Amino acid sequence: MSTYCKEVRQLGFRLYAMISESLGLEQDYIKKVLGEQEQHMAVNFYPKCPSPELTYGLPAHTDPNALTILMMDEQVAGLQVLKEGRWIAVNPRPNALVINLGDQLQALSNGRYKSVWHRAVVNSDRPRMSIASFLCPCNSVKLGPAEKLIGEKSPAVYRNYTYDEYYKKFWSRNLDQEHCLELFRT
Ligand SMILES: O=C(O)CCC(=O)C(=O)O
Ligand SMILES: [Fe+2]
Repeated sequence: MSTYCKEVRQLGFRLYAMISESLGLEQDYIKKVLGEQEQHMAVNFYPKCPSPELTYGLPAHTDPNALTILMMDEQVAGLQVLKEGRWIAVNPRPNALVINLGDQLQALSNGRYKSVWHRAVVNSDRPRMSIASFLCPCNSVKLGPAEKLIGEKSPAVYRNYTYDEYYKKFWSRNLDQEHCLELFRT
């Protein structure tokens, strides 16, 4: 377990470097700006459900953190993402991890990257498990769009805030309400 946590963290840092570059930022920009990172893990267990159409394993949400690395049950599907107004199943593949961009990368990229809406459905035949590793910014760092991505033609879409402020706001609402970042628009 501890090896997995360390490896996942390194994978996250490699992805940060690539995402930074893709935005025209210094390679170490995202890692630096997020500060001393916290890392949380959730082991989600979804029991089988006699009436799966009446409920969700997890209601629709975006992840409030920066990047989520998800290890999914290889036998049982359940994750869905919202694409162009439709829910699409993300079916498991052997030895594959699912990467979700969270709200902080949407904010940092000034909206160029989107934090995807996703949910988990249940089924009546089989229970399901997933293991989510959440890479989170340091609570006290100042977050918001990267300076370099703000200009006359692309004004800042979001204001600056601390992760502490964001996280409290995120959990003060229902998960499937409007995108939490909407509350941080300039
Ligand atoms: O179980 C899944 O596939 C999704 C889990 C998830 O979205 C989460 O833990 O935030
Ligand atoms: Fe999630």
